Amino acid sequence: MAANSSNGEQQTPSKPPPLPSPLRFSKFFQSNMRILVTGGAGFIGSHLVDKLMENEKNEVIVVDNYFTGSKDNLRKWIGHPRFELIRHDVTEPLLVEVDQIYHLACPASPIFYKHNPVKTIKTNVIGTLNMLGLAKRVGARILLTSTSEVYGDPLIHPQPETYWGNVNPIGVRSCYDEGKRVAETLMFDYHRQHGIEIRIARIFNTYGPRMNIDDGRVVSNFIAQALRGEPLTVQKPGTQTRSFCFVSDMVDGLIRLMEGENTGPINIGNPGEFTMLELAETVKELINQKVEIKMVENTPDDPRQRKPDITKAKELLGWEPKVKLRDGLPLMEEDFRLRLGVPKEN
Ligand SMILES: NC(=O)c1ccc[n+]([C@@H]2O[C@H](COP(=O)([O-])OP(=O)(O)OC[C@H]3O[C@@H](n4cnc5c(N)ncnc54)[C@H](O)[C@@H]3O)[C@@H](O)[C@H]2O)c1
Ligand SMILES: O=c1ccn([C@@H]2O[C@H](COP(=O)(O)OP(=O)(O)O[C@H]3OC[C@@H](O)[C@H](O)[C@H]3O)[C@@H](O)[C@H]2O)c(=O)[nH]1
Repeated sequence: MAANSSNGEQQTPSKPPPLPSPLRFSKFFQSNMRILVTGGAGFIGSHLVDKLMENEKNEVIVVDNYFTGSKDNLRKWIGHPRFELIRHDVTEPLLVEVDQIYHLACPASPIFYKHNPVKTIKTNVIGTLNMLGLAKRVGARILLTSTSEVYGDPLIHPQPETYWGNVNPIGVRSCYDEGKRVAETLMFDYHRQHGIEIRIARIFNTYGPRMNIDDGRVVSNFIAQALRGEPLTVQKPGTQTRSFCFVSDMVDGLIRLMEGENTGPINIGNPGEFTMLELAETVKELINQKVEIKMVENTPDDPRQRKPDITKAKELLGWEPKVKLRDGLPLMEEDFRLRLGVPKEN
């Protein structure tokens, strides 16, 4: 099937999509859609699984190596007849029969993706190749969660999908941003060469309940610090910006992209843009006015600005975010209070 890219171009594959596996028609358990979520034990993945499981016609298989994810995020589904959890590393081939693949497996926090950069590249490149090979064998549609980091330290602001980015190919972030760029390339090559049905989401900074408390990303850091009564660590200069999307909006956007007719890449994010100092002030005001804000050293190649142009998501998916930062932060605070055992003072 010819699908439209986010630029409106017709991306005609040279072959029709592969036929679905005959096994699909002889299943004992007759669900309408069998969906694989790689990285489904992680932050966004587990919220996506919750949403997919709400539909009684879906059967969901999660594969995860638990590097940054946890079974705990999926505890309510373990043992459910429409749910299956497999410990598996996507750098190894996987044999399952599925109709759709949401391919999320990859550490997302800079601290974790820089921890073993070679493994991060393998996850993005070999992992995506394996999932594309699976999609080809069984005729599944596959969605890749790419990232705003493909725009690097952007020279165009806000970032439209047509922007090719400003990425350092040999820096400490390259394992992730170049890894995702290759993953996008592989997706389009499999689409053009083998007729695979692809979807690419470029996700911008997402936050919400279930983020690892010591994940290292800025929103989880600031909320945990505010609740522990520790200084909020703003990395210099503090004027760098990010645009934060609440996780329920993100999941809604990903499902719309998967179900729609456009390959993408499509930016999915909230255009509300904040400096890190503004974010710290907001967390302080909402959660703990007694904490101080402390300026600390930054890491190399930190993008100075980031904001999605979501015109395409609006036009092609009928999607736009609903949850404002000031409404999303208290929802995350509630979850962090429970997990840290810090009750709210009246
Ligand atoms: N959260 C964001 O702000 C954001 C922004 C842009 C893109 N993304 C992308 O969205 C996806 C999910 O991000 P997240 O925030 O939920 O991160 P996360 O770290 O919470 O989840 C990633 C999951 O993938 C698993 N994983 C990692 N390597 C794996 C491997 N080799 N094999 C199998 N499983 C593996 C982890 O254990 C974890 O459960 C990632 O692909 C990330 O690059 C996230
Ligand atoms: O404690 C902190 C942590 C981070 N920061 C700053 O906050 C900003 C955001 O940093 P984060 O680590 O949360 O995330 P980044 O925006 O660098 O990367 C993120 O964006 C794109 C995704 O693909 C990545 O998965 C995600 O982690 C940076 O400017 C960083 O310097 C702080 O000021 N204090």
